[in-house]
Order: sequence, then C-alpha cells, then structure tokens
Amino acid sequence: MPAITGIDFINRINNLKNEIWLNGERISGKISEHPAYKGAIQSQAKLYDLQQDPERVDFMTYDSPITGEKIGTSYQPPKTKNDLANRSKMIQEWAKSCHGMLGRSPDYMNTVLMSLASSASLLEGKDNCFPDHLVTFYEQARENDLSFTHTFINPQVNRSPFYLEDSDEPIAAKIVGESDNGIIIKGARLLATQGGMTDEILVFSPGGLNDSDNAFAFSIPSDTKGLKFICRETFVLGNNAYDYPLSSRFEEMDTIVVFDNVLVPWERLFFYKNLHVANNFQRQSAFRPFALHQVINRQIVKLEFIADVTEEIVQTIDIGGYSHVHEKMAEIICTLETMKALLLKAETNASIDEFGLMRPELTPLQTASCIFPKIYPSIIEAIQLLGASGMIMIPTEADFESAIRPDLDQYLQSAKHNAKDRVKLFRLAWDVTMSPFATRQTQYERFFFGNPSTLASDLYNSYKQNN
Ligand SMILES: Cc1cc2nc3c(=O)[nH]c(=O)nc-3n(C[C@H](O)[C@H](O)[C@H](O)COP(=O)(O)OP(=O)(O)OC[C@H]3O[C@@H](n4cnc5c(N)ncnc54)[C@H](O)[C@@H]3O)c2cc1C
Repeated sequence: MPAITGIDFINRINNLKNEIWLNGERISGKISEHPAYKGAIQSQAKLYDLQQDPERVDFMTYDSPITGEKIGTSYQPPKTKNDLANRSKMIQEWAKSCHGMLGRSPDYMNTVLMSLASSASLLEGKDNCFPDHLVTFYEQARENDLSFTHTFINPQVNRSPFYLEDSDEPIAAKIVGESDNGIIIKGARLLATQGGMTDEILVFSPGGLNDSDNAFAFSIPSDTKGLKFICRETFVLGNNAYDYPLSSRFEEMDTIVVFDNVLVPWERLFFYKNLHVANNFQRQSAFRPFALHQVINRQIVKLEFIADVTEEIVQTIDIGGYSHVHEKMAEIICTLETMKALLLKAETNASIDEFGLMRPELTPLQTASCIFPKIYPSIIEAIQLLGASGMIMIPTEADFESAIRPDLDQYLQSAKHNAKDRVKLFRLAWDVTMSPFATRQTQYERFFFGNPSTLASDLYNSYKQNN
C-alpha cells in the first residue's frame, strides 16, 4: 500500500485496542479521543498527511521497490548524497510541523528500523540469529507505513556495574520459555515514549555478561496479548491551544512496558540467546549514524523555533538594548549554528559504508549529541531569565473573555503587542520552558540518546580509533 494518511493512522491505532493504563484505570474506547493522547495522535496524523501533499510528495515519499507505489522517505536506505539530503529535508519538514517537539515522530523509528535492517548481514551465520526475519519485517513495515515505539533500557533498579538481577520473578524483561510458536518474555522495560499509540513496539535487550535469556531483539504489535503500557501522569493541562499551545498538541506519553508472559512469534524474532550479538549488533550496525542524523535534524528545527520565540520576547518587552540579553541570544545562535555546521560536515563527508548506505560521518553527529543535551537546559534557563515575571503572569483565554478584559488590556499590554497577543506569546514561552510539558522536554533532551556520560565515552573511544 502507499504511504498512509492521517486518518489511516488514527483508524489503525483505534482498532488495535492496546492495553493502556493511566491513573489507575485501563483506557477504554478510542485512544485517539482520550485527552492524554488526543493532541499527539492528531499531530502525528498531520505528519502522515504531509506525505500526501502534492507540493511535498517528491521528497516525503519515494517509489516502493516492490509495488512502485509512493512510500515514506523515512524508510528509504540512502544510497547517494542526494538521498541523504532528501532525507534531511523530509525530517526537517516533519519537525517544522511540530516545532521539533515530537521526539518520536515516525521518522525516528522508521530510520532506526531501516538502519538495522540494512545491517542484517551482521547477523548472518550466527547462532540464533534471523537476518531474513529482520529484512522481511522491515519490508512489511515500509510497505504498510507501520508506526513504532521502542524500548531499549531495563528498569532503573540498580545501576551499579556489579549488579546482576537475581530474582525468581523477573524484573527486567527476559526470556522465560520457548515453544513451537516462539519465545515467551516476562518482566518490564523502563520506558517507551508514545507507548500505546503506535502499531508496533520494537524491543532490543541491553545484553549483558552471563545470562543469555537477556539477549533478544524483536518487534510485536502493540496489542499483543499480555503486553501492557503503564502511563505516567499526563502533562496535558487542557485542550485550549491559546492556554496550552504546545502541550495540547505535542504531549507524547511515556509508558512503562510490562510483558506478562508475552509470546513473540519466531518470524518476529531477529535474534535471541546470543549475548555477543546482543552486546554488539546495534553498535556495529548503521543505527547510530542514521538515528543521530534524524535527531540532529529535529533538534536544529527545535532550536530555530526556540530562537524565534526568544527574539519575540526580546522585541515584545523591548529589552534588546541590554548586553546580557545579547549574550543569551548569542548562546542560542552559537548552538544553532554549531549544530547546523556539524550536520553539514556529517553530510559533506558522508561515504558509502559496508552495507552500501550513504552514511553521514559519525564524529560530527556524536559531537552534536554531546553538546545539545548540555546546552539545552541552559538555553531554557536563559529564556526564563529573559521572560522573568512575564513567564508567570499569564492569564488564560477565559480571563480575556470575561468582565476583567479591560483591566487585562490595559495592564498587560507591551511595547510591541496588545495584551492578548503578549500573553499568547508568554504562554508559548512558558510551554517551552516551565510547564510540566516543558520540564519533561528538558529531561527528554538530556537523556534522549542515552546517558550523556556514555555518549561522551562513545565519542572519546571512536575518536581515538578514527583519528
Ligand atoms: C522523557 C524520556 C523519554 C524516553 N523515551 C525512551 C523511549 O522511548 N525508549 C527507550 O528505550 N528509552 C527511552 N528513554 C530512556 C533513556 O534512554 C534513558 O533515560 C537513558 O538511557 C538513561 O538511562 P536511565 O534513565 O535509566 O538512567 P540511569 O542509567 O539509571 O542513570 C542514573 C544516573 O546514574 C548515572 N549512571 C548510570 N549508569 C552509569 C554508567 N555506566 N556510567 C556513568 N554514569 C552512570 C547516570 O549518568 C545518571 O546520572 C527516555 C527517557 C526520558 C527521560
């Protein structure tokens, strides 16, 4: 089938009837109508619709090698520098539609699956490995435009390097059985963003040292029997876009994932009970350069949006003459320009890799992934400092529609805007920096691609090898 539309996505997710728990209750009825999911599902649906837009179809889609129909570019293995540039254009187009706030827009996971399937040859001839399953499944996902969440990390029980789980009842999800139909998984995974609102969940175990039951990789439908998504509290405070401009539209739920004796059919298993492969496959595959390429493109769009919002604050209350304001703006500009330069270097120095992919240079992407999580929180703080009490004194749209409107118009006006527009801007700045949604965004960017110290070690070690 061709790339799906927004309504195809919504209908498919509603039909799944995934087991999702929020605030002590199982969500029933259409997930797309639930207040905690509605905004994100509608925003994601708009992304799918962009694939159909006649003005964008040439770079948002490409011709299926199987059917010739137009399918999503995020699934395309880039073979030329032009393909890579097209990929960036597609990623940035989707990111612009959500100001880079949907960290797990479908292009992220589609890219992950594309890069892993392109590296399937690494699994060939290895014990308990099924490279053909990975490639077949990728083709199935690509041709049906499947959406994904993923969970790669074990629950945060004990992070000491000497910790080995020793419990009769599994905590971290592991293999507890095997049958003619597949393997059985029991236990939990730390986190899946967008858990419950995607067709599939991709699971990779962290591997380890001694227990091959901790070594597996697979993808299963989100409505598989025994699979549960347990939500954190929702950060949607209301659905009015004036009051909650970002959280009403882009709040991606995070979920604990529980596997209650879940059967993973053989054909969905990519490898199992092979610790060496579990410990090395992702690192040796094309996963890192391509996933990071998607992440850095999105973060650039997000920074551009943040720079615009911040400049508007500066203009609105006319603080552009102060030198400390210039310093804060310069910090944003330097970060943005650094990220763009690193992306450009990665794409300029791209070369064909062992899997035949046009791979962006890894070092600049790793560098960007070390810089951004550190600087993002300080950019957020800079906006808080520039906005000062303006970030707090933000009446709602209902206030503007009430009898106190004349007071608000008089006392909340600004150098550039009338009161309602000024408050609209500051509510947006609050949703970028201070609301529960914003606070989660900061934590998200800090840990998006893993522990910052692990990312730094990765950069250090690969830099030593390659330079
Ligand atoms: C909002 C949000 C959304 C996320 N979405 C997803 C998702 O969709 N899918 C997914 O798989 N994951 C997701 N994650 C998980 C993310 O990958 C992890 O948060 C990240 O890898 C860090 O792991 P952790 O949270 O378990 O922290 P921990 O590993 O428990 O770290 C806790 C502290 O200990 C330190 N520490 C731990 N181990 C080491 C070490 N070996 N060396 C040095 N210091 C160490 C850390 O630096 C940190 O300060 C998400 C996280 C967040 C915050």
